[in-house]
Amino acid sequence: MSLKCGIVGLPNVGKSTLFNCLSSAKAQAANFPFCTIEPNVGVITVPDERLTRLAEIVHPGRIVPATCEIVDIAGLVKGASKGEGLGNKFLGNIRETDAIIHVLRCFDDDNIVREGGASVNPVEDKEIIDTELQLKDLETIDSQLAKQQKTAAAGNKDAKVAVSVLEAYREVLIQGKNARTVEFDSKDEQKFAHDLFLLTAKPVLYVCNVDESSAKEGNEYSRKIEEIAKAENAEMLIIAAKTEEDIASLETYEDKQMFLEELGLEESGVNRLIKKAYSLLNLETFITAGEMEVKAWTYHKGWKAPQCAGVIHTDFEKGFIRAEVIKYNDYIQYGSEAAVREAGKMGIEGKEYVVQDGDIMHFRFNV
Ligand SMILES: Nc1ncnc2c1ncn2[C@@H]1O[C@H](COP(=O)(O)OP(=O)(O)OP(=O)(O)O)[C@@H](O)[C@H]1O
Ligand SMILES: [Mg+2]
Repeated sequence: MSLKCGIVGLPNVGKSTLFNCLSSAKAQAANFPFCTIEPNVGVITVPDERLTRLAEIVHPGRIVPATCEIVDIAGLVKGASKGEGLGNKFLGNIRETDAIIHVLRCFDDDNIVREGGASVNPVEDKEIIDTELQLKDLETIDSQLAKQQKTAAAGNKDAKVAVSVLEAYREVLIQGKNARTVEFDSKDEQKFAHDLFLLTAKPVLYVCNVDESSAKEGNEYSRKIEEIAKAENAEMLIIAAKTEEDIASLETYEDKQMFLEELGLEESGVNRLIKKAYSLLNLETFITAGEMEVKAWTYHKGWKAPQCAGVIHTDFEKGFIRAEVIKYNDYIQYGSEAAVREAGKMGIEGKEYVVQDGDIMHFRFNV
């Protein structure tokens, strides 16, 4: 299970710049609109210092962090859903992502043109993008609604579920609201809703791309977005993407930390973004630690031990007997698995155990 995020925004707002500091697969970022034509897909590793500290104890053959896939697409413009610009073609590329990263230009620079030539206005930018995504969703809905209505009228139960979902979505979308504002009670509705892969139903993280001097506190632009995000119950993050790109190009960890400190930041934008994306999607990490590898595994918050075992292998879930669980802090404190055992700190857990973030898991199973 790997997290997938799609980056959206108007042209020239810094999407590729952000992508570049996230990903090792470098996208071309430049000062002209539609610089990105083909979507860039990058795989980034999820930063987790717990892995490093465990590796110092276990000395494994390798460390395997969790990964996250990021898709950088062409800038969207007004009319994108109707085929204007280049973005429309690529909306499909973000259809199957788990979350949307919506980049907003919150920096002044006369040399970098804003789409349409007007002055910087992230609030308006956000509305333009929202509208295009909503129109695209309406298109998805309208391509199915009439047919489902017909089938439902003939008494088909599944089609009735489909119609109730499609109509509920349609109603909010034509009011200019996002599909994510709708919630469904029944499992059947939730399933059908999920499988529509509507763009505005995905969780969103707003990234305010600010100038270097606003990296810590944000600026007037980002404060406006902050208000809107709050009202929407959405998450937002302030990142000086251009500066972060410079930081990412530095060789050593120490140099990077020094640069961050100068900006008044404790953690790079990449780290903050990934952490936010994880919490946004209710994802957590459990760890397996052995001689061969120390490895991070992603699971959904609230999952029980057998389900988490299934992330590693379906046989682990099917033949689940029990899990031996060490809390991260105990592992570090006692310094070895044996010492943890001796201290009586290893948990022997059954099928009902709810796995916690950072748990070091060892599954017992038979096939
Ligand atoms: N925070 C920032 N401050 C100043 N300049 C920035 C900042 N972020 C990005 N830029 C600059 O803005 C320009 C556009 O950036 P970028 O190519 O990343 O945009 P984009 O959103 O990917 O555009 P497109 O949709 O055309 O692909 C680049 O010259 C980049 O260096
Ligand atoms: Mg780009």
